[in-house]
Amino acid sequence: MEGGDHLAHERKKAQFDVEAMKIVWAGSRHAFEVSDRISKLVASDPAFRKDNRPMLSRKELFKNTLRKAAYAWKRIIELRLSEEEASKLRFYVDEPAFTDLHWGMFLPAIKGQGTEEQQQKWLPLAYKMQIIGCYAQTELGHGSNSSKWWPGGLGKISTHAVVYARLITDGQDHGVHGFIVQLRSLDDHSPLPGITVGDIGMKFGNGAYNTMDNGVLRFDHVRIPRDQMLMKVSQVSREGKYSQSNVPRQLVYGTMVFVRQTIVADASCALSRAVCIATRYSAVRRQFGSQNGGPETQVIDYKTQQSRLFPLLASAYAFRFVGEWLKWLYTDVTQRLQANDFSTLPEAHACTAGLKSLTTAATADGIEECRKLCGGHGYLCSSGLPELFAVYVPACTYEGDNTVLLLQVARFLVKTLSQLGSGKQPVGTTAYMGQVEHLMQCHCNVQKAEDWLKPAVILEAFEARSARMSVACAKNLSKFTNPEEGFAELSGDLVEAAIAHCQLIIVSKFIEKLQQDIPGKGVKQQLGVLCNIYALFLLHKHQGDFLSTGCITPKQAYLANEQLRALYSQARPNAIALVDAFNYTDHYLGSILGCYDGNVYPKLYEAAWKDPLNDSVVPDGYREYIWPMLKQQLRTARL
Ligand SMILES: CCCCCCCCCCCCCCCCCCCCC/C=C/C(=O)SCCNC(=O)CCNC(=O)[C@H](O)C(C)(C)COP(=O)(O)OP(=O)(O)OC[C@H]1O[C@@H](n2cnc3c(N)ncnc32)[C@H](O)[C@@H]1OP(=O)(O)O
Ligand SMILES: Cc1cc2nc3c(=O)[nH]c(=O)nc-3n(C[C@H](O)[C@H](O)[C@H](O)COP(=O)(O)OP(=O)(O)OC[C@H]3O[C@@H](n4cnc5c(N)ncnc54)[C@H](O)[C@@H]3O)c2cc1C
Repeated sequence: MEGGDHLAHERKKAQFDVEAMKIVWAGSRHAFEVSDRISKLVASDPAFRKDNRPMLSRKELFKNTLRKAAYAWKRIIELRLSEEEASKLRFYVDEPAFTDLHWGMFLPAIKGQGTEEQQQKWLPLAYKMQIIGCYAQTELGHGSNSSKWWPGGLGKISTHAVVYARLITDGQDHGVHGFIVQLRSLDDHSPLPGITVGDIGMKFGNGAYNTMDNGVLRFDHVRIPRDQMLMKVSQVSREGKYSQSNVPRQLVYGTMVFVRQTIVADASCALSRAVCIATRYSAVRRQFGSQNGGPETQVIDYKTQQSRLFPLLASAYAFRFVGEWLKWLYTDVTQRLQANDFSTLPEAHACTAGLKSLTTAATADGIEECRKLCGGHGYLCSSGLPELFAVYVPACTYEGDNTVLLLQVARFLVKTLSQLGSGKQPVGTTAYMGQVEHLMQCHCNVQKAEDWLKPAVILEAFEARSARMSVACAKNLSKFTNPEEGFAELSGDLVEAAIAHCQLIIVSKFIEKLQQDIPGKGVKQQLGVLCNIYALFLLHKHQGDFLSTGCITPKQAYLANEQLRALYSQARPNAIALVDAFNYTDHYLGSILGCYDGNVYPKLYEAAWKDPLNDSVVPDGYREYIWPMLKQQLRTARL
């Protein structure tokens, strides 16, 4: 079959209104319209071509990124795009660049930690891109006193950085503070005196994150003007006297709360992209299973394929909704901070840290699983999956190593439990800890497989598992005379308790989403199926936790798995429509296997001939190396 829509028969199977689902995925009709318009704008502009990235040398790749960034900025100004539209443009350009750190970290750091006066001075320059900034926190070695190493945009482009360094006055160390530091001349871009700066070198994968100039930075007797210390949290007077405002010191880390929240939203994008590719290809691909000479089986109909693919599809939706909620939480905490209410900052920190950890880990693993789900073709760059994996996988490390972040969540949980004794009622995502006595002894009320479809049953099982794991950790910790020693010794268990808590948050936010009014024929039902797949897949995967804490019985675990299989069958006819609802253009997907029309094989065949290696029939190097070898063999054979 040539041309046409090879997936049309699949699209006809959908039992829900795909257009309505697109609105739910986007968040609102307005968000959908912006996203749809900007995605088409980018896809139709040859300046944003990206299929050649894996072939380019580092220098060509980097120069190309600079060209795209400058062109994108020009278009943003010409078209008078709003911030929302510009962010979408960046998203669909789909190429990490120094601009991410400028807009995503440098500007937010000044907004969050600068005084009014400092904001008035620096923000207009940064908004007009008259200065370009990065965020320099991480060190080559350890201790905020060696060389900065890793900051994106630092290596070759940034003129300024927010640098995190120890503040020492009168011989007293006041800990880490943020400083705005000019790095390069605004005239000829050369490093200022005392500053050594450069790129740290090639990173994992071709193309991928190598569009970014992650950098190294050293200072030698560099003087930073006093008023370039970010002074919202603490100040140094002209006389060198150190003082602190009436705000928590943790605000110094506020930029990370903001960025981690955006990373959670981004996880749903990266995972949904991989899932879209794998789902479409699984419907196109036929392999074995032919009966009576009929067509072979679509691989999407194999239960094993479904049990690997559909939980990822469900996770993409789950991460989307928890990301939406996290954005709300962040907005709420920001408004409170402005009114000097700091009470929800620890929860916002724990939620952003924990959810960043969980969603990036699942997404990185999920992209790799999607590659395997596409068989051999998934390994071709033209599948889009190798580059997506290479560009995504550092999300498990940047903005905080995922294990380090889970330990932050564990500290928060242990602290929450310890405060129960003093009568402090937990709120927000830890409110369930208030019912800890009930959760420690409740029994799951599942007798038949369908009982697992009740939201209250699922929630109670997840709450009980999380509470019991945290309480067990707290009890074990109390046996140590030195709490820090105990925390280190039990860190493995603490990480698992933190994971259980964060999974509960994602499940509960999906369930809350379903309690809202969701218009469109069949949309809510499909989301219900996905929500149950997500929850029961987690329960099945972590059944060891649920069983060992006595939250469910072996029989109930068996019934959960039985229900999960039934849910896969319900999702099957809707699978293609559920990925169509992401509304991704072929340009954004960047994948032959995932193209909308499913016309995979002719496109793969055509693409192969475009590889530079096929420019000539006899490759470069043949005459030099292979021909003499063949001649030699021939001579030896004749002897
Ligand atoms: C094409 C061009 C188009 C043009 C564009 C147009 C515009 C379009 C806009 C585009 C926008 C793009 C947006 C893109 C987004 C950005 C992309 C990001 C890319 C990724 C870049 C990566 C950056 C980085 O990695 S930066 C470095 C981050 N580093 C870390 O995360 C380190 C991890 N470690 C920690 O977090 C530690 O906790 C640390 C170092 C902060 C502190 O350690 P500590 O001193 O040992 O203290 P600790 O005991 O842990 O904690 C003490 C205390 O503080 C609390 N705490 C800790 N952290 C926080 C926090 N973040 N917030 C609040 N509170 C915090 C902790 O709980 C303790 O509290 P108590 O227990 O109560 O004392
Ligand atoms: C692509 C990329 C972009 C980046 N961009 C920036 C940027 O723009 N600005 C910036 O400042 N930084 C940036 N970083 C740095 C990033 O934030 C750090 O790499 C990250 O925070 C992890 O720190 P680390 O590299 O020191 O790892 P380490 O802390 O050395 O971690 C190594 C291992 O030790 C374990 N470990 C560490 N501490 C503990 C602990 N307390 N308990 C148990 N286990 C522990 C970790 O789990 C990990 O397995 C970037 C990194 C990457 C990969």
